[in-house]
Amino acid sequence: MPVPFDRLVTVPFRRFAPRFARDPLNGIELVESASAGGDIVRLGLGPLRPYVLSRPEHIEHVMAANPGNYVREGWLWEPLSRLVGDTSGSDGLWWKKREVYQQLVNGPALRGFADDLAATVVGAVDELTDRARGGAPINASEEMPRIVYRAITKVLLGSRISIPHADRLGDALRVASRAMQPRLLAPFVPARMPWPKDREFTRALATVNGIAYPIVEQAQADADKDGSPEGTDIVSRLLRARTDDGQRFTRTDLRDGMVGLFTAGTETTGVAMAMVWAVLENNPDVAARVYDEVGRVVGAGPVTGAHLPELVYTRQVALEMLRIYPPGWMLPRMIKQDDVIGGVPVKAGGLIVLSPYLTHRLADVWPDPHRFDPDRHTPGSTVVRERHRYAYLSFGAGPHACVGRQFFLLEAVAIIAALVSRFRPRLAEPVSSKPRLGLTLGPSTPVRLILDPLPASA
Ligand code: HEM
Repeated sequence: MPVPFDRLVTVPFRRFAPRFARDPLNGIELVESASAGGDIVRLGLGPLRPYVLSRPEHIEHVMAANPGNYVREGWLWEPLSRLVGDTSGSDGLWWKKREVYQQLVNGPALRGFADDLAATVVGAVDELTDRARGGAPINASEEMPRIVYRAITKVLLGSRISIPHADRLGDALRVASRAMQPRLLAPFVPARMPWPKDREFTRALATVNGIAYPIVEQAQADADKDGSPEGTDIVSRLLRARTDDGQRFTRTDLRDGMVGLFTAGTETTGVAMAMVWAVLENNPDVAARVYDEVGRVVGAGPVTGAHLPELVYTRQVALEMLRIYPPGWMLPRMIKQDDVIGGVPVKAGGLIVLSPYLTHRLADVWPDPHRFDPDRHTPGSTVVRERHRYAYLSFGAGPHACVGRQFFLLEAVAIIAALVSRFRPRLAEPVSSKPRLGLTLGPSTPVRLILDPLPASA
């Protein structure tokens, strides 16, 4: 039954703002009930009064049919651009960077480094073994991001960064992302006005720059000495790239390109890989199928790149995880010119918020939406073929869609398989199924895991 789209529901400031400020999830749940299955919601949030969209038809309109009218400026993007440089794409440089990113983390290049990725993950899991000995719980909320930094650093930066520096860079990016949260909760506060955690953010930014600029400068110096850099890492690729009018990227562009890719690829993946263990514990039937698949494909291990494409069900688990808990739970866009979405007029200068979190909970799009069911993603199945193209929004859509989707799936499967081929992870204490919403969506409390060794690796 199609739902009528031409309705606008308004949630006033006094109802929304206090709940959102206290607990963003609580605010979003209010929107979920107000939107009653997909109406456009106008939020009372100070002068901004954003429109919240969740229906796939509306997402398609904004992200794919008319993306030039909905730009990445303002809320979220302003504080984020202090960390990663311009994200709007308005100066054209972003598109060149995106092209370079795609060459690095997609297609043939991706297949080329699957073995390296798997070996790095296995090495990082080995390090966990000592910490988990004798049943001591490990903090997956800290350890999973660390594994992710290692994997992404190895593949994206190769030998340009040492492991201790990669760990420090990852930690600083995490602190910077968390320090942005108060600004996200108060989008009407101008950037020039001091706000809580600004100092923490500035300190973390200084650490990021203290690591990133020397890497870029060294790469530039090597290139000046040896001509065009041969490396396949992100800095070498950006150094070789030329803009459409033949210009090289500046030192700042190179820094932004490297930090931007690292940021996009780590925070999202880190929280997802912490959350997955809570989800598996709460869904023992799913966990049993994952154990079975990993046992059949990988055996006692170690996991290699060749195993990863065969772990089809484990990949579906990763996709379903991101449906229920999409780390990028809101994607804001600024409206350039007046438009009409689903019969609702929207004004230039206004703010649109697309919410994968809400889209993934629409019952007519995702039947029984709260049920964790990886079979929703079975390749080639009728449900997948018949689903609206813009129903699954975890990786965004349109010209700014995530370039790291395939990379993430490879990495997530490698991490799950590396752990499950050696251990039966279980939670040291329960983790709420209600997530925490910040810059990304993640577990509301630290996920502490006990790693019971399987007999072969005991
Ligand atoms: C759980 C894993 C991930 C999730 C949920 C995720 C989600 C997203 C989303 C929703 C967007 C679109 C943002 C928008 O439309 O405004 C995006 C963009 C992006 N992602 Fe991911 N991502 C993930 C992993 C990765 C990884 C591993 C990489 C890199 C290796 C990566 C690199 C990027 C980049 C560079 C963009 C910007 C694309 C552009 O603006 O043109 N992501 N991601």
